[in-house]
Amino acid sequence: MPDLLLIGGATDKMLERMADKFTIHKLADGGYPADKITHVCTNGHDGIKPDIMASLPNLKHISCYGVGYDAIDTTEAVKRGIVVTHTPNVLNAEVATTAVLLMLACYREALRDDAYVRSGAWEAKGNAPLTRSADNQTIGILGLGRIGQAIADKLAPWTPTIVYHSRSKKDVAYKYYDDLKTMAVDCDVLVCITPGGPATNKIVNADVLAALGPQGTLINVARGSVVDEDAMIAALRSGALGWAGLDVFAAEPHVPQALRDLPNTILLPHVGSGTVETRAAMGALTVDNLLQHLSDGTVISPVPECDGM
Ligand SMILES: NC(=O)C1=CN([C@@H]2O[C@H](COP(=O)(O)OP(=O)(O)OC[C@H]3O[C@@H](n4cnc5c(N)ncnc54)[C@H](O)[C@@H]3O)[C@@H](O)[C@H]2O)C=CC1
Ligand SMILES: O=CC(=O)O
Repeated sequence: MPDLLLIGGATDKMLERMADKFTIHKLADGGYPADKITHVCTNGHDGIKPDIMASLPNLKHISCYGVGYDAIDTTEAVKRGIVVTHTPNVLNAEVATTAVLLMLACYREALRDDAYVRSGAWEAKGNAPLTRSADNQTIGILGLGRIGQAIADKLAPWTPTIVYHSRSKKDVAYKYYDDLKTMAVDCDVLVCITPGGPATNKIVNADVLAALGPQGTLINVARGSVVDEDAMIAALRSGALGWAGLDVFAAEPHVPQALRDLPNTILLPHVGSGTVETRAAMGALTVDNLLQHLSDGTVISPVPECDGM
């Protein structure tokens, strides 16, 4: 059987299906037969380190259990004729739910009020302070791609005005801004859902956060690298930015203590797609790509850089 290197975790179902066709070597277990590895299964967070990729001379396919692939060097992969696949679309609705959840939790102060009940403050002090309505807000989507559109769709019951900033104008009815800071001035909420990597590194900087303002809410379900984390902490501390709902961080799983101490944040441990149902769909596509590549050399969902290889 061909040899597969598993980087990071996989569900039992994925392991069962992969073990049927491959000899699996887990990176976490230590040594692997570098010359024999033809396939890698990894995830968007771990990707594949350059030294590991360089150590695999016969690598043909990297299957990523996730849609974001900024931790995989696709330029090097293409140069070496290695096809990279990922899991687009099957997680759109789930990640959109996470973004909406974070936004609503910020607006309605869900954690503060939960603590109010648990601590006995309700009984001792009376009714909790009022919160803000999430209805009729202007919501700027940074990165109106597959998930960005799903977020816009899922927000419809709150009757928002959706606007967006992406690399290019799209054929949609929402207002397009070619400048992120200008969009932030006009928004109540900024939702980040671009890919990570050099092109988006810290594009949400101190100026953009200041433009979003003291009544503004930042939602980041993209990558921690998209937001200048230090600038965000400073803005949340000073009140220059109102609230932040975050699923992703600059150096996961580390989350700065300063961020954990702030009352105006909701913090999730990168669980945008983390439900049993959605991970099952992502796992199925991850393994389907591997098995199809093994059987006829083609794949179902290549990353754009590898399309047509
Ligand atoms: N929090 C989580 O668990 C998850 C996070 N993600 C993140 O969401 C990202 C987006 O996923 P999809 O919607 O499937 O990708 P997509 O490729 O369909 O959409 C990305 C959008 O970002 C825009 N974009 C790219 N570079 C940009 C730039 N420099 N400035 C402005 N806009 C830019 C593109 O034009 C496109 O509209 C993933 O790459 C991943 O980083 C995805 C799934 C789960
Ligand atoms: O962050 C998760 C992904 O699928 O990308």
